[in-house]
Amino acid sequence: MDASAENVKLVRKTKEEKKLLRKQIKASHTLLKHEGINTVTQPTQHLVVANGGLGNGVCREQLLEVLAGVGTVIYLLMPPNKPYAFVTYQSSDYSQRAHALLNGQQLQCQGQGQVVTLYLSFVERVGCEQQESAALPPGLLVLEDYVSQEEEARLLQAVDWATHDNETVHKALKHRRVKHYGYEFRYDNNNVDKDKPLTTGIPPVCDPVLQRCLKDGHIEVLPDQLTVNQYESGQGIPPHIDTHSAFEDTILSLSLGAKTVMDFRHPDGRSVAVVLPERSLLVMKGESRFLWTHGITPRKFDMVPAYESEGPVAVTSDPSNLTLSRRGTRTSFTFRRVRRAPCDCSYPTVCDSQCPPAPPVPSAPSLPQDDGDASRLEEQFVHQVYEEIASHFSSTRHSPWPRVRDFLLALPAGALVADVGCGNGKYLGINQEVMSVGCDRSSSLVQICGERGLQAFVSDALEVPLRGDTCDACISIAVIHHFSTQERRLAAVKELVRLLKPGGRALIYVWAMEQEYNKQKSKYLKDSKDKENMQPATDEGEHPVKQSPPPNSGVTTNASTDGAPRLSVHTNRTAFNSQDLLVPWHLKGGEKDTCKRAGSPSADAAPTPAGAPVFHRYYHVFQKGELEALCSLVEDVEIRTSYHDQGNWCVILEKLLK
Ligand SMILES: O=C(O)CCC(=O)C(=O)O
Ligand SMILES: [Fe+2]
Ligand SMILES: [Zn+2]
Repeated sequence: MDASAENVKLVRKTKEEKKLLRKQIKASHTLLKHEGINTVTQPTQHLVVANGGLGNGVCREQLLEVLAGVGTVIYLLMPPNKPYAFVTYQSSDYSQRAHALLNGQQLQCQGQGQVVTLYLSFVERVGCEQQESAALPPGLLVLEDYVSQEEEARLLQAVDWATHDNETVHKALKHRRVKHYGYEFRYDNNNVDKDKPLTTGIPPVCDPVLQRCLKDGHIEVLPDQLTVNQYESGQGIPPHIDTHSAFEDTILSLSLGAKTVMDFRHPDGRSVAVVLPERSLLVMKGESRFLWTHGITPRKFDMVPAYESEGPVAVTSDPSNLTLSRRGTRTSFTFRRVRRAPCDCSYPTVCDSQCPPAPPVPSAPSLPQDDGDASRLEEQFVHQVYEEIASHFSSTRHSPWPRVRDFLLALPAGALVADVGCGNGKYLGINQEVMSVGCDRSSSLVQICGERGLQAFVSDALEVPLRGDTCDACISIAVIHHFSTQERRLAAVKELVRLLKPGGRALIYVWAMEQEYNKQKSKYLKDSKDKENMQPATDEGEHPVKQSPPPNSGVTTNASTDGAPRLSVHTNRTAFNSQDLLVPWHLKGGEKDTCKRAGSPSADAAPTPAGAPVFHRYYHVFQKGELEALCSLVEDVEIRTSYHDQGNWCVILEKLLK
């Protein structure tokens, strides 16, 4: 090799090293900014592994294998849902070796299938904020090994999936197979026909376990209804409260075939994930049965304790004991007793006996099954609605959000800014020193911008007719939550990033599932007298509507004519109990009756009992961490900061220099 070739090689290597170093420094800045984790240059025994967290879909076993390959690991901490892990090596020789060899190493995540790049930095100590230990919801019990393996096999064998009914229900529920005994649970009205018992009662093979429940005092009378649900890996059940008026207090559920994680959520936003081991019995009584929703998130991996622990099984935040576990096929046997008299529980806000349910919502859509469905749903339940409500909507949207304003004001003079989904243009004139251009899907809103002398054009956020790599900044305020599939939400983020110049920044706001955060209720939840509702895209600017949380539902979705679960209609100013929903927009006036909810789910503006037309907009409200996880799937971009602002999740992305 001649001298010049050697030189080229040297230069190239240095370049790569420099790039790696730059990325590693960026990763440690991000850790400091987001998580308050201080990295140090002086070698220690401890390393923080950016991108090697459970939140990136990395499994404990997988990461451990890589880390242990270079030296003896004493401790591996994987904080829940975080994009990093901490490792302590037996000596700093090992940790230095890991630092030298593993920085920039790629890992194919088992959890989400994507590839992550690990960046390691030294830290003085390991640790993370321990969340309060997750107590189970009051009234909830998980009893391990409640049935033997032989009993489990007998129970599973007794379900004859081949014959009879439920083809429609099966197809419709899509997320799982169901079979009912004793009484059919109807997903269209979330209730049972109490006068029409099925010819097949609870199979006798269940007798021994039910007798055991009686003897152990979990129930006082035998159940008369059984629902068998079968979930393949990746399937789930939406969060719901079993209809109070349909069933008595105690609900029993056996987990057979595989374990799962069930999520419980209190209306105030607290949530607890509970592991239901194979052959365990779940007992829901009292508060946990009446007030908390329960549901199973459709996914293929769950975050679970890595090592057997004593007793149940709330997925706590013990980061030395968390990993991902692949789901198998789980069959649950849920036993309930049909109620003969109205429910008189002490949770009237969620009790359909004490607070009558919403009127039927015949034209509510189902969650989309494919991209065509999704764009039709958005056309009817987003685009058409904004066209119709544009003028009223605009009259409720005048105050800029302080942190959005700050973002815009911090831009240098002459910067080019695109506001994708600009609505009535309230952010277009904030910074007079920059060149702002807006676009929106609604021509009525774009027209309003024009009338105000603002630059805007009609465009879909998935395909903005601007050249890529041109904008110094983009904003997307309360837009991406209107896309009805993960693929489309991802495409919307990618489109923003495409517009940015390298080094340019995008600010994204989406509505949060968590309307109560750090013990503070969002403005949306508070009964605000403000002229403008602070949530950027929500309802009731001038007509605050105070309503009780929605009456319970067997499943928070109703069923459409083909049986597919319908999206539920949200009750304004209450906590969300589902991520995909329709949010009513009252064109004029508001409802006073604390038990009444909005009537029509579609854009055809049926009047409410109070006479005001109601439109329904589709929303996907984001859970904590979801926006960051979405953005982490986009290439060439880094999350600069993320935060919760008045019931919204927010990120600032920066496009990387090439
Ligand atoms: O699968 C389970 O354990 C719960 C099923 C359930 O919640 C229901 O059918 O209402
Ligand atoms: Fe249930
Ligand atoms: Zn009740």
